[in-house]
Amino acid sequence: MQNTLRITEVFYSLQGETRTSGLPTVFVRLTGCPLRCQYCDSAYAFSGGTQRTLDSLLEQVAGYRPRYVCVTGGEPLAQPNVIPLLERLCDSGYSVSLETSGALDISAVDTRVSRVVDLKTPGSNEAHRNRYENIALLTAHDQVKFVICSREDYDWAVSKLIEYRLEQRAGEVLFSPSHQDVSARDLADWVVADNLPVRMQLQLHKILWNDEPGR
Ligand SMILES: C[S@@+](CC[C@H](N)C(=O)[O-])C[C@H]1O[C@@H](n2cnc3c(N)ncnc32)[C@H](O)[C@@H]1O
Ligand SMILES: Nc1nc2[nH]cc(C(=O)O)c2c(=O)[nH]1
Ligand code: SF4
Ligand SMILES: [Mg+2]
Repeated sequence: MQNTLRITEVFYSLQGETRTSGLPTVFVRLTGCPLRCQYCDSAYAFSGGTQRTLDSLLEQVAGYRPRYVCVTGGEPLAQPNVIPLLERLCDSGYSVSLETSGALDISAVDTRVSRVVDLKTPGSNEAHRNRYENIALLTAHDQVKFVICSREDYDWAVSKLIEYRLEQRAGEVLFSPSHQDVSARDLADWVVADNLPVRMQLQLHKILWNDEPGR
């Protein structure tokens, strides 16, 4: 179908993650994902959803008069029409971010978009899907995220940080605890002990709203 996307939800909340954490943001959640991370908090977006035209989505987003728009999922890059959606959101003057698993090619994404590329850790059970070619495409406008499930995942993330000099390629390197798998306090202690050039982040929306849908 031309110029449509399968959408799970559009909602307005506080950005709970990344560099813009705490800023009022409109979220567009695309349906469907080829991965199955064991910790996924958005499994309700794997199926269902509604086929929407880009025009109707842009009109709904505009109704919130946002400064920030976050396109997430599911895996947004699994639907080719996300590329023109991102372009049109940027043309509308919003500050746009894209959350992606990093399993698919990010090269067609508008460079005005801040791409938040999650490098999947072994604890996700999907690390074999990482597309390492994406790393060379990152700029200071982009962000890399590790969702960490254990001390082993932490050590793995540190090894990738060093191997790819990620703090020199991306504007932010984010270390986030997998909500149910590792203590945030332990992760904080490890980052401080190693004096890493990364930003530890918690999912603000889970602290505030306990993972209610649409927040
Ligand atoms: C739901 S995913 C959607 C975008 C894309 N599929 C991805 O994985 O980046 C958005 C972000 O939430 C993170 N996430 C999902 N479940 C989580 C959990 N239980 N704890 C912490 N972060 C989680 C993902 O790792 C990803 O960085
Ligand atoms: N408030 C809020 N912030 C978010 N940042 C990224 C989210 C996501 O599910 O990708 C998310 C989400 O679901 N809610
Ligand atoms: S890639 Fe993202 S949406 Fe897909 S299963 Fe993993 S965390 Fe969930
Ligand atoms: Mg979420």
